[in-house]
Amino acid sequence: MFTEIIFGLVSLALSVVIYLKWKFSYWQRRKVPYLDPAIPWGTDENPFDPKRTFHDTIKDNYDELKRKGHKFGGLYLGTRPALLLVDLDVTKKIINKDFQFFSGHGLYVSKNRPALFHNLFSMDGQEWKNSRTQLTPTFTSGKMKTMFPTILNCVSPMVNHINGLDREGKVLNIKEIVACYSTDVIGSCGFGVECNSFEKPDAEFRKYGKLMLGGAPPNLTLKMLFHKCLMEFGLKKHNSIEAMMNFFDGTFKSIFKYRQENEVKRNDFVELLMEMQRKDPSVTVDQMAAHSFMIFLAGFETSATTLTFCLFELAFNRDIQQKAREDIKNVMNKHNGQLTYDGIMEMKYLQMVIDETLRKHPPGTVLNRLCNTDYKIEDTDIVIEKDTLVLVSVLGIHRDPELYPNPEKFDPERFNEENKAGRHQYAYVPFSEGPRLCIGMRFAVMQIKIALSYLLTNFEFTPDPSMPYKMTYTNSVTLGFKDNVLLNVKRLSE
Ligand code: HEM
Repeated sequence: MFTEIIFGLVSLALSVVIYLKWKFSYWQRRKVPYLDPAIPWGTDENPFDPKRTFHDTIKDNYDELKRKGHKFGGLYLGTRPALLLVDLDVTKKIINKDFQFFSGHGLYVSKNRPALFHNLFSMDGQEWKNSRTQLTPTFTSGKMKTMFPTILNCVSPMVNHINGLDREGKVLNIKEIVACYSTDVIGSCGFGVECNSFEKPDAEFRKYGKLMLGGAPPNLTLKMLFHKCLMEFGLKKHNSIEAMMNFFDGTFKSIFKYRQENEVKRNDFVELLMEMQRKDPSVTVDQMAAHSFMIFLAGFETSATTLTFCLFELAFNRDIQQKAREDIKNVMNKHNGQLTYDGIMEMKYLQMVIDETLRKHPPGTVLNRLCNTDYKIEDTDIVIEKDTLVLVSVLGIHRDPELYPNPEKFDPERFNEENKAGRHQYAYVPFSEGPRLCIGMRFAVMQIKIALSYLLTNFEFTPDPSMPYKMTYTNSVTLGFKDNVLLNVKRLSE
């Protein structure tokens, strides 16, 4: 009996090893260049003891494939094969020209999940196309312009708050301050709610924003997103996510009802979504609530971290900070001392500063696509099989020394017209490219420029001596610094 148990266990262990070896030979069998996997995590880090963040791992994978001269290469996220693209022409083809074969993000959403999960980001195929077509007119520059005054109303509380801290001689935790601003903006523009995050830091919008900023590690998240059973299991364990969904669903629906009954109009996304429904009555309130939740999900953290990274870099690069301040002042002088929508569009140097921030610290470090039909890569014999995950390392591209010499240096001049013209279009993809390009790009840039215009004309920022220039990133879904960003602030005279 004992011998039989031992024999059974050994056979089981052997079968597992043989199975894993077979699984991990996928790319070799397909004659695709690959990075060596380790059993059982593949090319991924051990999720229980990660030595690097997910962002850095994929960037290092990009660097290694490029060093070896490959245009793409096979990885294993756990046991799941994924193809990482390196060559920018191949990337362009997959993200844009041959988009019809790679239209989905490859996210799994169970039909039993709340309607809020079924949003633009998770949709694929015709469903995505219909929603994207419906939503696109909501994000035009004309529509963004109508929201400009709504965002302006969110800036004064931030400036007043910093003024108060300056008087008390306190060091600013800029991450927290811009997160409050970003919450106020997304609450006001996405849901028509005045959040007053500086006065009420424990209000629900801020609470869920914090949940997002400290989000689940990407290893877990990616596995939850791409593996059906883990998605089902993972979400059951995340009651706070369900609670967040219920909160946003309820908030949107009560505002929608109030506005309909009282014929209230306001310059925000709720009004734009209602306008969309008036044009196309087949749009349901559930769909509108899902779109509005997606605006929070996709827009809150990305904008807050970009502002944090930007102020961090400007504090360490005072000459660039001063040049950006002058650009803002010059444009405002041309517009009678006022900050206007047309004015912020004219701030060319500020735009270069934001571009360089998003190059060095892109909030979305990896783009993901699911191949929906067997696809032959041009000029090769290699076929990407249906259901294969395809990845683009935005961080890898943006820190590639061949594309950006001395990539750790913060240098907005990389984005002057001449330098931009000399680079491949896909060498800069913080908002992605092609049909799935970030729909909120204009809104994000407007919100960031408004905040920087007020902050830089009112204050001068310097790094607190306790804070190093080389910061580590956190292992959350979007890129963010692990530690607080501590800045000293000096009020500038009028
Ligand atoms: C600095 C801020 C932001 C950055 C860096 C950013 C970046 C991105 C990236 C990389 C994607 C993925 C595109 C792809 O898969 O090809 C994306 C998608 C998306 N973003 Fe943004 N984003 C930002 C702000 C916003 C804001 C403010 C909103 C909403 C108001 C927004 C809404 C969306 C939506 C809805 C999608 C999904 C689009 C689709 O699948 O069709 N984003 N964003």
